[in-house]
Amino acid sequence: MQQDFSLEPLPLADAYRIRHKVFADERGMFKRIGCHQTLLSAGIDAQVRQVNCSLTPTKGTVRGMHFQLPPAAEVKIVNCFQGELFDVLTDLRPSSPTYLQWYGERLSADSHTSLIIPQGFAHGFQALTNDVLMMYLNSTDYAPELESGLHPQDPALSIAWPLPVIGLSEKDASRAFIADNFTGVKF
Ligand SMILES: Cc1cn([C@H]2C[C@H](O)[C@@H](COP(=O)(O)OP(=O)(O)O[C@H]3O[C@@H](C)C(=O)[C@@H](O)[C@H]3O)O2)c(=O)[nH]c1=O
Repeated sequence: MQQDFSLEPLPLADAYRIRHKVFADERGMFKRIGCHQTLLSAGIDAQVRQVNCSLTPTKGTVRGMHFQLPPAAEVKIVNCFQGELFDVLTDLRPSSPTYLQWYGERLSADSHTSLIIPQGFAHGFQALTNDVLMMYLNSTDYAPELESGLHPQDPALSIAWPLPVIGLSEKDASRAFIADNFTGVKF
């Protein structure tokens, strides 16, 4: 493992936290956000094809729970560059020991951590402050025809969002709840 980038397993199978080493000096700081070689040596193929960013002006707003279906399933490295958010991932792989479990933790501009969202996971977050800047490193191209999602307030998931949920997009608010015919994401 390279000294400026360490991986810590999350409670969901194959998901990790990246702890960034911060090089601080009189000018400010430097940190490595992604590292293909380090991730590959840990068995994670997350070569970046897209870099995305979102700004969420209002505290309490939820975006999610989103994923892309195979063959456009993606690994996402997510981190927060301004403000604070509660980041959530849900394992949708039926063969996984953590199928349909969710996990959440806070990310902020000061946490110097990112989360690795594996393929076959849904992802979302809630802004805990105003003006949250979120950045994504994505391993796959955007494929709107393979875009899918779960309702962030699906009772089958019971995600404990820290604040009352506000500001859902029309697309997110209209997602159906998980039903008996839900088969997860198969590869
Ligand atoms: C995700 C995405 C959206 N778009 C467009 C579609 C739409 O017109 C506009 C806003 O898209 P959305 O409403 O999907 O934005 P948003 O709800 O912020 O979507 C994001 O949510 C979080 C939780 C994620 O995990 C991300 O991967 C992404 O799905 O941007 C792209 O052009 N490329 C992209 O990669």
